[in-house]
Amino acid sequence: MKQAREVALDALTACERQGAWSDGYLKKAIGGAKLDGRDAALATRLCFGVLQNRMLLDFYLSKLCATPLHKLEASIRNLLRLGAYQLLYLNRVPDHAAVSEAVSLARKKAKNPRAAGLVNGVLRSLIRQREALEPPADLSTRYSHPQWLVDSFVARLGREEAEALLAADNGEPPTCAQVNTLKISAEELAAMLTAEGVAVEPHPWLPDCLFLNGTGSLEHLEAFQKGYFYIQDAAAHLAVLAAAPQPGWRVLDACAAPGGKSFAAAIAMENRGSVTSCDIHPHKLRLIEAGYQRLGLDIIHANLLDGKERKAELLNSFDLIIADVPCSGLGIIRKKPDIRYKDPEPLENLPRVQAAILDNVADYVRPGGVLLYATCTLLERENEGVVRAFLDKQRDFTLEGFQVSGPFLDTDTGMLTCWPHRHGTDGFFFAKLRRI
Ligand SMILES: C[S@@+](CC[C@H](N)C(=O)[O-])C[C@H]1O[C@@H](n2cnc3c(N)ncnc32)[C@H](O)[C@@H]1O
Repeated sequence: MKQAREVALDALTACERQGAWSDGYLKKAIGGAKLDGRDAALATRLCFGVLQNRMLLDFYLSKLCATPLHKLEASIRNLLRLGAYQLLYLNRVPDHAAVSEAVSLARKKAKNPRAAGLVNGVLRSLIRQREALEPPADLSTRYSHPQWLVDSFVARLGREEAEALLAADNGEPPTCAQVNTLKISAEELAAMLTAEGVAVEPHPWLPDCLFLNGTGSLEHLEAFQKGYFYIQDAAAHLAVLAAAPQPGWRVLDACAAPGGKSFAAAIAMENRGSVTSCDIHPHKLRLIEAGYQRLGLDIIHANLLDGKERKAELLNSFDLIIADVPCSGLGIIRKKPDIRYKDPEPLENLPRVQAAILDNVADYVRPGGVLLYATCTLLERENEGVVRAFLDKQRDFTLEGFQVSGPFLDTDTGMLTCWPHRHGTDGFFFAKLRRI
């Protein structure tokens, strides 16, 4: 049976070779290897830690390894990164354990019989030279973000603040539980989770939201099974609160899977009215269904729909349309650390897709109704750029300011960006538009 380090190594190699997503691959691999809670947490930390620091680790390793890293077998390259990450960042792992486990994995994984010796030599040199290592001055290598993304953050925030964002991107995101207030209060849920051994803290500024620690697998918690909460970042929840859905409203969530915004809307509506939760992928509708059934939100119905395709029967019929469009995801690097390494070229077409969905679903809003546009990215061209282009064309919509709890000063413009380094949230953007 595989141990934590081998699971992490296989996930890193799969990400590099097959373009797999680390979080999805890890979840399956952890289940397949039947790792217990502690080992599952170690495998995740090792895999995410390497991805968060991959460029920096390569910078150090390339000074110690005679063979260029790109010429090594993928599993050996990742084994060196895994070993170096433990030696440089994980105080709780003794040096000898990090090295000896890497060497025995090299024997198991490598085609080249000399690989184990190479791994042993490089990691031992790293231990000897660790104290003298100088981090590189350039932000891209230092924080392991590609140069194009660093340039975009620096252009927007300046070097100092961009550096704070890059550091926050490499932090560990909190597990953020939204309370299903139709079933339980935040205080009662906190007491129940504490009794189940979970460390619980109220969110600093979002009501009915709890930070959880030490949950193990959520599915095993009684409070989860009973539908007392669901997982959603504070910023994503805030977007729905800004739209202020009311009991009895007709809501269409155009890009809904796995369903977080629909759940937030149905809870705010006290489970009265209707929420039509659409997605273009049939298999994702199952996620929405499983979620609303668990939470007991029976005003939600899942529907297969392409948000770009015009449906005459939907025109002018909804009080609120949520357009949480597909995006580059560069606001959730904390949760998907490998997203930064994906090819940026296909991302350039996203504003066109986003605009096509927004333009189309806007016509489903009744006069006087609300259109909420949202993304989990921090690129202006997918955020303010799409909204401005939309407003240039659609003269019967206007941005509308809103009031939400939290440390936000600029909500009267109707557009808000939440930032990991400023607000402790995912990077998230939303705009509230009113149809005149
Ligand atoms: C950002 S995610 C939505 C997250 C969701 N709103 C939530 O809060 O849990 C975007 C979703 O849009 C779906 N999608 C992509 N293109 C679409 C289209 N043309 N029409 C409808 N859904 C689409 C994707 O399958 C994905 O589930």
